[in-house]
Amino acid sequence: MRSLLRKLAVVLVVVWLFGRITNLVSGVFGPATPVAWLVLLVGAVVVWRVSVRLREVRPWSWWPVFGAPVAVWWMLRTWSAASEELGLSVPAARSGRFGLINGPSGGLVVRGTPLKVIAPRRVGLRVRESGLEVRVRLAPGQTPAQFERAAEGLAHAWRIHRVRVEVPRPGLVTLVGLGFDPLRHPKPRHAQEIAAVGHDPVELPSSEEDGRERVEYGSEVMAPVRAEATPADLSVSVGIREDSHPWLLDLTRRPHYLVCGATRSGKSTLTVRMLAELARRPVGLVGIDAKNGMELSPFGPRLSALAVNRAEAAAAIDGLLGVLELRTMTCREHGARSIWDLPSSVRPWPIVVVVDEVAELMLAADKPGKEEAARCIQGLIRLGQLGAALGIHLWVSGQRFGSDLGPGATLLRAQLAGRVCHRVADAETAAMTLAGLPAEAVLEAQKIPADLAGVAVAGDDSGAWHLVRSDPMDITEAAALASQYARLCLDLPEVEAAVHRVRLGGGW
Ligand SMILES: Nc1ncnc2c1ncn2[C@@H]1O[C@H](COP(=O)(O)OP(=O)(O)OP(=O)(O)O)[C@@H](O)[C@H]1O
Repeated sequence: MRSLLRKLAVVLVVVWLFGRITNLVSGVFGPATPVAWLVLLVGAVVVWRVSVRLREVRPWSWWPVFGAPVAVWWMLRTWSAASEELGLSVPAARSGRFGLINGPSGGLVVRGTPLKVIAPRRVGLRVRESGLEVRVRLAPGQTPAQFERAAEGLAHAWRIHRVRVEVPRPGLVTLVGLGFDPLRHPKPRHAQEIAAVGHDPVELPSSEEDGRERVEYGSEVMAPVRAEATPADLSVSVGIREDSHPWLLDLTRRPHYLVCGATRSGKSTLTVRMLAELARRPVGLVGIDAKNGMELSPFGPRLSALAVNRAEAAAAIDGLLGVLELRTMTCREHGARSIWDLPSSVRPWPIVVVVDEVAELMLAADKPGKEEAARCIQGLIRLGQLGAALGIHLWVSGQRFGSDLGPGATLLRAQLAGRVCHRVADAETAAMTLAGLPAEAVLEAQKIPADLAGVAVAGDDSGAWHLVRSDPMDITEAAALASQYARLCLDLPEVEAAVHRVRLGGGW
C-alpha cells in the first residue's frame, strides 16, 4: 500500500513538473513554443549521443558528468530491493512478533505482526574519479563475506562495472564501485606523472672514467661516485591498478617476482616496462633469456651480462652466486645485515636478474641438459634465499609454472613472494602462481579476456591482490633508453667472464 502511494506521489510530481516547464517554455517563447520544444528534443538527443560516445572513448571524462549521477540514482533506487534479494537485509528489531493461539473453533491461529526486513544502513556516499564508494554499517551478526558474495549483484543493480568490498574498520564495510573498466580504457598517463610516482633518473657519468668506477673488485666493493643507490631505486611504477592507483613494484618489500601468462598475454611488455624504469637508476641488470636472447637483447647495452641458453644461464647464475659471496663478506666485515646497512662508500648497487621463460631452463631431455637445469634451479633458489638482503633480486617469468617443471619449481616459487598472473592457458598455472592468495584472485586470473593483453592479477604473500595493467612500451623506445643509459651498466666481471667462457666453448 505504502509503495503504491509512493508511486502515485512520484507520478503527481512528474506531471506537476511537466506542467511548470510547459508554462515556462510557452511564457518565454510565446508563439515559437513548438520550435523551442523541437530544439529541446534535439538537444536532449545530442546530449544522449555525446554521453554514449564519451563513454566509449573517454570513460574517465564520461563518469563524473553522466555516469556518476545515474549510478547514484540506481544505487538509491535499488538499495532496499537488491539488499533483500541478495540476502543482505536483516529483520527489523521490533517485527515478527507472532505466536500461535487456539482459535475459536479449536484450530490454531497466527497472531501478531508479520516479519519485516530492513536494508543495511548506509552511512556514507562518495563519488570518486572512476567510481563511487558506499559505506555501510554492518548489522549485528553480519560479515563482510556476505557483501563480497553480493558484490556482483550490486554491480548489476547499480549498472556499473564492478563492486569490491573493503573493510575500513570492524563493523563497517565500504562498497567500492567502479563506474567503468579502467584497465580496458586506461587513462593516458603523462610520462611526468609516471616519473613522479617513481624516482628521478640518475645523472649520467660525464666521462668513460666515471663509468669505470662502478666495478666490483673482490670483497672491495667500489660504489659509484655520482650515483649512490638507495632502496627507493627499487620501487617502480609499471602500470595502473583497477582502482586507478599506480601499480608499484617495490623490490624492497617483495624482493623477488614470479610473472606468468599464456603466450601474447603481456609478460614481455611488463618486463620491458620494468627494465626501462630500472635502466635509468643505479641498479645492475642481468638477463637470462634461454630463447636465444630474443626478448632481452634490445637491453644488451645496459645489461651487465646476457645469457642466451641454458649452459650460459648456469654459468651466469654461478657468477651471481660468486657476487653473493663477495657481498656477504663485505657485510660481515662491516657488521651489516644487508647492503642497505653498509656505509655508502662501500655499498654496492642492487642487481635485478631477469629470467625470461623459466621453463626453458628447467626442462631438459639429455643428461648434460638435466645437469645444467638442476644447476640453474638450485642456483636460483639460493639467490632467492639469500639475495634479498644482499641486493640481488629475481624477476622470473614464464608461460607455464607447474609441478611438472620438477621438484625445484615449488621451492623456487616459495622464494618469489611477488606474483603476477596474466591470462593463463591452464588452471594449474594460475593456482600455482597465485598460491597463498584468496580463491577469488585465482578465479579472476582465469577470467581475464584474451583481448586484454597486459591485464593481470598482481598479489603477494600477504594475501593482498589487485587487477592491474602494465603501461605498454614500444621495444624500440626501450632499446633507445637502454643505449642512452648504457654507461650505468654495472660491471660484474665474475658473471660476464663466466658467460663468455661458455660462449667461447669452455665449460662452467
Ligand atoms: N599493457 C598492455 N597494453 C596494451 N597492449 C599490450 C599490453 N601488454 C601487451 N600488449 C600487447 O599484447 C601483445 C603481446 O604482448 P607480449 O609480447 O608482451 O606477450 P607475451 O606474454 O610476452 O607473449 P610471448 O609469451 O609470446 O612472448 C603485444 O602486441 C603487446 O603490444
